[in-house]
Amino acid sequence: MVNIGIIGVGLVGSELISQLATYASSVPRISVIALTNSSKQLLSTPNYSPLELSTWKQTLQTQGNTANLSVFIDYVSNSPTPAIIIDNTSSQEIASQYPLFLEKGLHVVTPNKKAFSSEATLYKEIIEEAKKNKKLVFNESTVGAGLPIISTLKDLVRTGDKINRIEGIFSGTLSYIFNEFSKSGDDNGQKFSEIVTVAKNNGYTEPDPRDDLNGLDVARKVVILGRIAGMNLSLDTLPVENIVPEPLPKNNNQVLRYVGVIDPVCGESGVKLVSLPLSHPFATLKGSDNMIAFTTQRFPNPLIIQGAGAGAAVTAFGIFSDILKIADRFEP
Ligand SMILES: NC(=O)C1=CN([C@@H]2O[C@H](COP(=O)(O)OP(=O)(O)OC[C@H]3O[C@@H](n4cnc5c(N)ncnc54)[C@H](OP(=O)(O)O)[C@@H]3O)[C@@H](O)[C@H]2O)C=CC1
Ligand SMILES: N[C@@H](CC=O)C(=O)O
Ligand code: NA
Repeated sequence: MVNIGIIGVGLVGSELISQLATYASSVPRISVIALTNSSKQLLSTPNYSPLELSTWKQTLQTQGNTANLSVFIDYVSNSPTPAIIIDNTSSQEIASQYPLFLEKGLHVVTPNKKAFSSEATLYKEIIEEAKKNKKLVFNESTVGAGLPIISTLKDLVRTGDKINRIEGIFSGTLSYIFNEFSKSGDDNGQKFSEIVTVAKNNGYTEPDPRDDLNGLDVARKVVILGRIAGMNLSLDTLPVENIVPEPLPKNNNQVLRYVGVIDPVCGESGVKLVSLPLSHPFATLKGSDNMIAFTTQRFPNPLIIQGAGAGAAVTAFGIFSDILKIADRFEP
């Protein structure tokens, strides 16, 4: 049995709980024993019994105590069976505590990009603490939501492939916006602000959508992948182009796409707005789809992964599958 403590029960966290509740019978070895948002927390009683997931919202509201992260972490880390902290926030403060969580014997699963894309010292500390304490950290949903981007890259690197270039459409929000904007022709169609509102309502955007629109979210994903590929990328120095250049390039046979590039060979990593012919694979994307192409020594014709790269259901799927990867290690 693996016990789980969930920090963050917003859009993604609620969907994760709903998936865990729906598929609980097929994963009987996973128990949610604690959950918290920024104001209230719920620890199971009697100690380490499973929380009833079908009514968690009302229970948190009516029986939850004032949130206290150190009490929460102490409860989960004293679990008699292996325990995982799931960080479903976008908080830098929570991300900065992963080394402590690992030191306390917890495994970590998260869609929060902050720990893996901010200071290199935090990133290194997380890797070191995980190794030292023999604990696991999985963050598949930080890039391409549930699409198997991080696991694929780690497998390529661990098996000795040489990464020549990773190029992709990494933002579900911007993919949706560019698709809808070019569809409506932008003159008579929906306003930009209306399209952004739909992207937010569909659950594609960051808690603060400005992080999608200013390129920071894509830049974080480029840094995350670059570091896995062995590069020393940093948000402070990564070139990130504005999504709205002056003047906006217009050409009927071309579309605009916001492309992230990780380039260990020439060192030209960054985030760029490019105008592409309609025949280009990135130009064919629909909805909030991402497309990531890995060009390596073994895959001179790129290995390509495509599919929905944002939204609560696909993000929670990535978190759920990371949880199962840890739970599988403790199968009798
Ligand atoms: N939407 C998507 O498609 C994808 C999202 N992600 C990532 O998933 C994460 C969650 O996003 P989303 O669900 O939209 O965010 P929400 O804003 O909907 O939810 C965030 C949750 O975290 C809680 N929270 C925030 N700070 C703290 C804190 N210090 N202590 C305890 N709880 C806290 C919030 O509590 P309260 O409500 O009380 O403030 C809320 O419950 C983000 O990191 C995002 O980048 C990753 C891939 C795809
Ligand atoms: N806001 C992000 C969500 C996934 O990381 C996006 O639009 O891609
Ligand atoms: Na992913």
